[in-house]
Amino acid sequence: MLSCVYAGLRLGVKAQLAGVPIPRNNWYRNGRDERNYKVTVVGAGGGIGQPLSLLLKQNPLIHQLTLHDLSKTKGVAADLSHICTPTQVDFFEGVQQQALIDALQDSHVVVVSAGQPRKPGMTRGELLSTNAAVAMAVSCAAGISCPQALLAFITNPINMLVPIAAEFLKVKGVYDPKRLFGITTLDVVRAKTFIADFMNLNPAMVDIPIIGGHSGDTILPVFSHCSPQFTGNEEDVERLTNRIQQAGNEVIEAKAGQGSATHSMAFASARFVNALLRGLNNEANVIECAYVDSDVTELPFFATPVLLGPNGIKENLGLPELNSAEQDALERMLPELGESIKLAIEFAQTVIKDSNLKQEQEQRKADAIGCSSDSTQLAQNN
Ligand SMILES: NC(=O)C1=CN([C@@H]2O[C@H](COP(=O)(O)OP(=O)(O)OC[C@H]3O[C@@H](n4cnc5c(N)ncnc54)[C@H](O)[C@@H]3O)[C@@H](O)[C@H]2O)C=CC1
Ligand SMILES: O=C([O-])CC(=O)C(=O)O
Repeated sequence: MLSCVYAGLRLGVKAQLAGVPIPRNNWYRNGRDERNYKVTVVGAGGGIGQPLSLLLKQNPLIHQLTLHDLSKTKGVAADLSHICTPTQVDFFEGVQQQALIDALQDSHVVVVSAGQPRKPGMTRGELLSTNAAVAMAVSCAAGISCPQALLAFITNPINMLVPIAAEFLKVKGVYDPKRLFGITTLDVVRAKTFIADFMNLNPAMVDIPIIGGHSGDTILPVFSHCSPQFTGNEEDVERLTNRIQQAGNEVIEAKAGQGSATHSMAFASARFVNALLRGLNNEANVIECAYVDSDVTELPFFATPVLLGPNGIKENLGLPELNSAEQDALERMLPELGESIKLAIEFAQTVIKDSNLKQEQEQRKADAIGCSSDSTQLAQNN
């Protein structure tokens, strides 16, 4: 530690002697002060959660990394806490909602990978019955512990869980459409990789917007906006589009019943969380594709490139101009995606109606207009 201090001071003196003014304590600021944010990973003991937490432990913007899962986070946290970066790690575990409420307390970003992955032959939609509970639990806990947090879902089915989370956040009275995200970055990461392979480039050089949602045909890579310009023909576009859309199955089949993509998703979600933090930090031009509350199509949720800022989404950059094949693909996907969103919202509203959450919402509305709880009850009875 002391040697670092001396090295920093020596560097400072050297730079000043060379006429380059560097602020006092610059080395310290770079090493510590930038770590301003608390990030909580829900599902941190899982296949994605563990490598994601490892990557986040190395993020210079995070001062507090909190791990939550039903079990296993004590061990993961002990393990990660030995890594020599300044990010502090703590953990919460257990099935009680209180453990989640405590974990989320004052988080700036909550990233959710809790829930079951697909097995071979399953669709993402088939995960709804098990994983909807995660969206509900996290949204309700966030409403209590960190209503201002940016909430980013990894858990499938993304196309449905994000609208479900929105419904529960609304009931809690804390829904801000600019702060809720479905992470579709893995589609972009895959597209960059497959296109770079085809064009013999470094994947870091490739960029391509991916719009729609996160399953099958709802994943639409916009090749006409690929940078650098895509050099293949129409058949190449069709083949690579199909590979990007089915890439989740490629991994599931290779893992033969042992889960779905984990390491690539950890990479993709760490990149997305970093983008959220850079936005919070007011960095300019932070743009990622994500599945968000949207009015760029007739559907209430849709993935497009979004500009990130200190309050989440600064601007939805909307649909890139599409060529006729892309426009056809968009029109083909809209009914499927629309149906998933509709089912998800109906599902959430049924759960809300059958629970005491509805009463809580009515009470909040009544409080807001100054009614007493007795009069609310009376109104409900009538
Ligand atoms: N958005 C995307 O691009 C991708 C999404 N996924 C999805 O991510 C999810 C997680 O995948 P894996 O990490 O491979 O699964 P996993 O089964 O390895 O880990 C899931 C973890 O969630 C925990 N968990 C379950 N219910 C919980 C709850 N209520 N509260 C806290 N923790 C809970 C489990 O204990 C487990 O540790 C799946 O739904 C999968 O389909 C996977 C890859 C890509
Ligand atoms: O395929 C799955 O179920 C996991 C996933 O979303 C992906 O790998 O894109």
